[in-house]
Amino acid sequence: MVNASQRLPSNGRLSGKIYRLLTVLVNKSRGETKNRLSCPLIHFENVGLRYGMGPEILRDLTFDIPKKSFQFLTGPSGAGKTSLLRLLFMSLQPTRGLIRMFGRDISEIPRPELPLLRRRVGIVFQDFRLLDHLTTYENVALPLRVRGKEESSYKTDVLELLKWVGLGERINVLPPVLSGGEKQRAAIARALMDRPEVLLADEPTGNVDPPMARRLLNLFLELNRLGTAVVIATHDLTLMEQVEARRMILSEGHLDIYD
Ligand SMILES: Nc1ncnc2c1ncn2[C@@H]1O[C@H](COP(=O)(O)OP(=O)(O)OP(=O)(O)O)[C@@H](O)[C@H]1O
Repeated sequence: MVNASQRLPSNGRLSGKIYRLLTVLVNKSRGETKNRLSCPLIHFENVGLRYGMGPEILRDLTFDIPKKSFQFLTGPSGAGKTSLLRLLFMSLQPTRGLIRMFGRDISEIPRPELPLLRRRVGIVFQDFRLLDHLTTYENVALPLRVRGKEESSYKTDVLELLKWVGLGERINVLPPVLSGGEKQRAAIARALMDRPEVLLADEPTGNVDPPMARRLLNLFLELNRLGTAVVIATHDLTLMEQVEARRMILSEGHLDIYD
């Protein structure tokens, strides 16, 4: 078992090129946060969530996501993992309680500012959310293009990352032609490209075979080792057994944390 705070064993090491790429991505975002207070990246206090008039599906959640932490979020189907990730991504507002993102109470953040804050959070949705009219390469490069970056400043990095997640031969293909596992890897590459301080991933290994799951886990671990906080929602016990990391377990609306 790998401790999330340790280096990977030699058989799981990333290649020099991908290591350099991750280092560059993380260092770029670190520069922006260097002077921030040492408060947790995310703080939840007595948070509750219900959809419409339905029952409360998340109750009294109080926890922190510390900087540079690595955690699995697990629990039975329907326990609320995706809903909790959506709260963490600020795409849902809690019904009650306090959420602080990067030190700011999200209920006080003007709506137009939310997209800027979301750029600091990378997310891999369960349904991938790739744009069907853009190629794999264009989908992964999109966050950088939206920021107005010159293609020459990122092209090599995007191609290298795509190669590393096994999509080197699929760069010019449109998402409808990709398999579920390929779409998932493209979605992961896109989330990493956005230089997140926190990475949220919903069942990121749900559609890939065990060797690719291990490879993706190594990518998340290395990104975390370089300073990104990682939250992986999963049912995959085999995946969780490979890393000695914090477990956040949702059950019947409540959250238990095992450090
Ligand atoms: N948009 C919605 N409107 C109403 N109810 C919802 C909505 N999204 C989720 N729910 C309900 O909230 C509960 C938690 O769902 P959620 O998808 O967060 O669980 P989950 O743990 O991610 O499930 P799974 O492991 O099956 O993906 C479920 O009872 C679900 O039916």
